[in-house]
Amino acid sequence: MNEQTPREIVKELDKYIVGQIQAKRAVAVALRNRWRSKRLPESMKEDIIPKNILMIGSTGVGKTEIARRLAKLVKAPFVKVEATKFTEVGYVGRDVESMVRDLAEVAVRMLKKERMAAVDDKAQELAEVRILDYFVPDQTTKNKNPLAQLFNKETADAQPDPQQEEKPKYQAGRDWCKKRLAAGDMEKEIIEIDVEDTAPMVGMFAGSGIEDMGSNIQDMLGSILPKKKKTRKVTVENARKVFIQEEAQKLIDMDEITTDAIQMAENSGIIFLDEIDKVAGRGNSSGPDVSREGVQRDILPIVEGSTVVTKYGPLKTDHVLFIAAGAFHTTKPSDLIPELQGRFPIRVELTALSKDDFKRILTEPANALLKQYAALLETEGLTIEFTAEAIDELADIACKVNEQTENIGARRLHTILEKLLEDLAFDAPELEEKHIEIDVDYVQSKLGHIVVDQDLSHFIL
Ligand SMILES: Nc1ncnc2c1ncn2[C@@H]1O[C@H](COP(=O)(O)OP(=O)(O)OP(=O)(O)O)[C@@H](O)[C@H]1O
Repeated sequence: MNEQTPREIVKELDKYIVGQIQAKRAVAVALRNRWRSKRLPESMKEDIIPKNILMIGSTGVGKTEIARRLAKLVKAPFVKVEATKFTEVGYVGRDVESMVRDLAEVAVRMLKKERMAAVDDKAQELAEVRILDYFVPDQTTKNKNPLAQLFNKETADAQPDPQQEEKPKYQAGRDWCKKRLAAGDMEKEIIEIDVEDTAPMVGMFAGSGIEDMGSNIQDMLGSILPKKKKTRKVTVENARKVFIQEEAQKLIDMDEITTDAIQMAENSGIIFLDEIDKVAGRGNSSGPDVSREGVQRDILPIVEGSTVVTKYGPLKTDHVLFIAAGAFHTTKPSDLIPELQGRFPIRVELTALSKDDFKRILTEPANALLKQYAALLETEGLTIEFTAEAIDELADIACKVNEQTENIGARRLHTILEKLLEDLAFDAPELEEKHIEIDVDYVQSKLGHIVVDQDLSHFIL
């Protein structure tokens, strides 16, 4: 369980997200509340309803980013789903539970990765032995049944094993091979290995229209049917990768992982429900409104706390943190059905981003956009540097284009930078110049004509 205080969490989030202090505080408190409720006596715990968050703000102002960063920070399994997905034809009334199954999937994958990393050293060692065995088989254990080995062990002290005499010869070969492998001299040599033959049934269920079914059945059958093997010729380098994977797989306990993962999803999982404003609406009218209310009614039990069957076992959603988000341009939170409103009592408004915010987003966060582009070009030996005036100009352009066309928030910075650096990205490998300063003139020369032409802006920026 995460021990960080709200203040510490906000401080961490500050490293990545500019402004939006209310939203950051809200998610930090929600997280801390889970920690607090765990410390209460059982009788009281039951009566405390976990409080979920509703984020209100236009597109591209950092709603998803805050939730995603939070999850990463506290190593919580995280899924993002669009509420509108469930209004599509044929979706109403079914499968809102898929978001919980996805959460289970993410949790299992996370834990598996973590546990595999923990046994990586051992797996590498074992993989190396398997490669060595391919070239110079270990003759001390080969072709002996365990009983014979046991017997030999007991009598070994009294009578020396006749094979002992031969040992040095092949052992010398093994040592030599080991050295060459360690030195990386054999990486390109071809060896034959057995690999699992996967994906025989994918086609069978394709186009069934029921997205999860095919893979579920395949998973089920996959664990019952024996795995087909086929022999492949690969380089030592690639064989090692396969062996490490296989050995790590043998070293971890998948049953334990699934049990722990379900528990982790239940206690710290975060589900981000985007575009909730698009399913707001009630009433008896026909058409989309009915399905909107339908979707809300489907979502409700999951948010209220229910048990969803996943392929890893039942998952209780009582303590999963739900963060709903939407722009609410044409609807209001009060257009949601009352039960759902009650489940999202924490409301935070995210502010529209100003020119100043854009400047900060470009430069301040860890791995800020300008740093990303500079690092990418640096791999070609090209360093770029933005003058303060150029950064100001870029932020200004982002604001203007957002006003003129559609306000897509900080996402505008991505499209603008992409256009700005388009030519440099193409030419970088051949450029004579190794350092380029990007000043206002450069920005103007690349973007000026597009910004003044609204039609062009619509298409290019
Ligand atoms: N306040 C911010 N600070 C830093 N980066 C931001 C901020 N707001 C947005 N961004 C960047 O803009 C991009 C889009 O942001 P995000 O995905 O959070 O949008 P959103 O508000 O969730 O919108 P939508 O509801 O359309 O998904 C991300 O790459 C994010 O890094």
